[in-house]
Amino acid sequence: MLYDRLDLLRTRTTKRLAELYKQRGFNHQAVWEREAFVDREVERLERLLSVDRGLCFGRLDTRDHTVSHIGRIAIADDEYNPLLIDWRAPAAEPFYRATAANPGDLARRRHIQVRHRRVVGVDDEVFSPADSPAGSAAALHGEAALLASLSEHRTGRMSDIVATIQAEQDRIIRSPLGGVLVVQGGPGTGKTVAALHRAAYLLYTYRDRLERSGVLVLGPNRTFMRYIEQVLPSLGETGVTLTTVARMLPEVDPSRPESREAAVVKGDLRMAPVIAAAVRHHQRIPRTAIPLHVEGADLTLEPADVRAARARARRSRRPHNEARPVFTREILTVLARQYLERSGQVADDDDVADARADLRDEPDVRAVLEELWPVLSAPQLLAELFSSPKLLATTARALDPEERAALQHQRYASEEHPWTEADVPLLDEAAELLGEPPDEAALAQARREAEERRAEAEFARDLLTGLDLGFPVDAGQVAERYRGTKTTSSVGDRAAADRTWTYGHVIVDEAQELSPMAWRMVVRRVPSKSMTIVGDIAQTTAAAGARSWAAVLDPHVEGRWRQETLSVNYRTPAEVMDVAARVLSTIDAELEPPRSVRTTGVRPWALQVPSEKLVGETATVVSGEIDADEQGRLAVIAPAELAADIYAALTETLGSAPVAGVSGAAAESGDPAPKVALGTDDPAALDARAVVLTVQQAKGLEFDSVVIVEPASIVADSARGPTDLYVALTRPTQRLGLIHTGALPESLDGVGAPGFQPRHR
Ligand SMILES: Nc1ncnc2c1ncn2[C@@H]1O[C@H](COP(=O)(O)OP(=O)(O)OP(=O)(O)O)[C@@H](O)[C@H]1O
Repeated sequence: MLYDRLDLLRTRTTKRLAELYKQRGFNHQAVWEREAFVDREVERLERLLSVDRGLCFGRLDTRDHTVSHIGRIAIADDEYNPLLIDWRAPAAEPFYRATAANPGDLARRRHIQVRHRRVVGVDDEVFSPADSPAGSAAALHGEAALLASLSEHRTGRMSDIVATIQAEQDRIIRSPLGGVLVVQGGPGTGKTVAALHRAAYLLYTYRDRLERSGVLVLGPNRTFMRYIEQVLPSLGETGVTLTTVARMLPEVDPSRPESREAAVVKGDLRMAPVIAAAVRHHQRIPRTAIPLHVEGADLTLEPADVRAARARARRSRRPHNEARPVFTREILTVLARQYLERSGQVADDDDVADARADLRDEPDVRAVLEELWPVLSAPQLLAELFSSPKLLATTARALDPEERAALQHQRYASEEHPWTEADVPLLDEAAELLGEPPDEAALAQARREAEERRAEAEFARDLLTGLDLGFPVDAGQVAERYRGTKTTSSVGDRAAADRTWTYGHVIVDEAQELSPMAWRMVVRRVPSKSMTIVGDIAQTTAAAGARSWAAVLDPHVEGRWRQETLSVNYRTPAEVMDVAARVLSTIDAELEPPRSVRTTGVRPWALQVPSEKLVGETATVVSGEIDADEQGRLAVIAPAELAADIYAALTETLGSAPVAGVSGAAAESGDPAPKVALGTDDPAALDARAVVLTVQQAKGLEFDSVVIVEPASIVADSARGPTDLYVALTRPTQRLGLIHTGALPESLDGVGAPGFQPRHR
């Protein structure tokens, strides 16, 4: 019945849209109104089209025999009686929160499993007032549905968990919008997935406040963003901007590699005053008077005049480029007065203004102004700073000589990809202090408008293709008709293209990896300081990353952040987590590993091989693992220097031909998945049967099976000792193997040889 209603609503919405497109607006107001209707209907249609899978997944029966159904969206009949309650509505809360100890007025909670619009399973929890109050407060909700979903093969893309959200996750998802919420939790505790559901919840509950400003989700790398990108659309939310910290500047492609030392210095808060000093360095006072010969008159610019002009410009508190007109005007006034005096005129304000305008165009005057207060761009400022030891020595006194040396590059200006990821927050810091160059502001506006026009046309084209209206409508004309009224490109698109955009809420995933300078950049994007910060201090692998949440947040919101902790590991089975827990205790003996919700009966194994056979044996083992599990996805996590060789050997052993029958995005698109991929730049990284990754690349991802090569080298190469190994060990959902040549790290002693674990799940 619910699906019939869904289909009917889709048909009605499509028809209404078709009608709206046929209408012609006869004045601006009418066009605007129609566009607003179109926007609303398109959004509604997108939502109705995205919720087919698992439309309804829950039912609540109260003691007074009221029945309600919980699902992905709200659906009502023609008399507005609710048929389905949106999972985010307050009325749906008991579905996630009720416990045997605290059932409220619930008599029964039912989890419903649906496949292809058919109910394939139900799982009931009956609550009676006699339930023990201490009973099962920490028990799992909808255990059967939860365990079924956790044991499924990974598809290479994260799925939503709307049907099986657990109480501790629900508390995070529904936490109020304001302030900074930190979600600390071990690997696999659902931090990422809870944060994404929180984004959907906030957009639903605070739509008025968030619709215009938007929500930003930041993750560690582009592959990770691809891994999670389907979750919000599957919850009917498409207006969220997903990006990485490294890609926050629309025009910067930070693909240059970086030394660990340089990344640490660039991420340090001491860089903020260095950049401020570099900007101030370009607001110069001449040592001696500057003589100028202008239109037959000899003029002199005294250092004191320049100092006064600079003080005035600085007092304006505008960024450097935007304060330049103040400086210029002051200097030109000094010169104009001199000029009029020298030519014996008694000058009034109008004469001074005229003379100023004339002098502004004099090449010599322009050259002096450019010398004393040049228009600067952030890339220019940073390139100069990093390539001039002298400038670094004057601006970066707080850094020691080794740190300054780490910053220096000579080749910036000539390179196609001059920037590293750690440069991005510095470029942003510089851009903030410099402001828009006056004439570039107009250029930037023109660029934005051109981008909006392109997005409008694309949007209209997509819309018309999707609607199949049955009559010819030209996408360009649709876009043109709406132009000038309001843009049809989404808030997310516009926000992503604009460095100065500020968001209503920002979610930062793998937040422990951000450097202090990156935090400055992120916090600037959210003046309301409404943020959800998700991470695990025990998983910090970046050298410049966080050692405590207080250290990260106190500089920005001291004493004004709250923390929730997730304690249950949904990803990693107990057999694997036992091994990972031993490594965790070497990071910090005080740290508690998260509790796994399931066991698989499959023990992790370790295989020692001679060095010369390492690559070949890895290929053989991986090929065996893949054969054992026809549907599974596997990751080989290896030290960076071995990755390419392992990939080559695997390609040879497995063949590079694509394979059919793999689930996931590649299969859905009809394209067979490739067998092997290398690294996260490989477009097949998420779809291949096996992918070879470094620990950095594997962050936040998960695989059915993981083979770790040379764990001891992973520890030795890591900026944070055993942390990288801990991250690698916690990626599998089913099986874990270790291949090594020398001794294993002590914490892994006792992991048995392969051969005694079942090959099939
Ligand atoms: N309530 C739940 N129901 C079903 N699956 C869940 C639930 N919570 C988490 N999961 C699954 O557990 C896995 C781990 O979740 P997620 O990636 O969000 O963890 P994480 O805490 O971000 O891990 P890491 O710190 O290792 O990146 C995912 O496959 C997720 O879908």
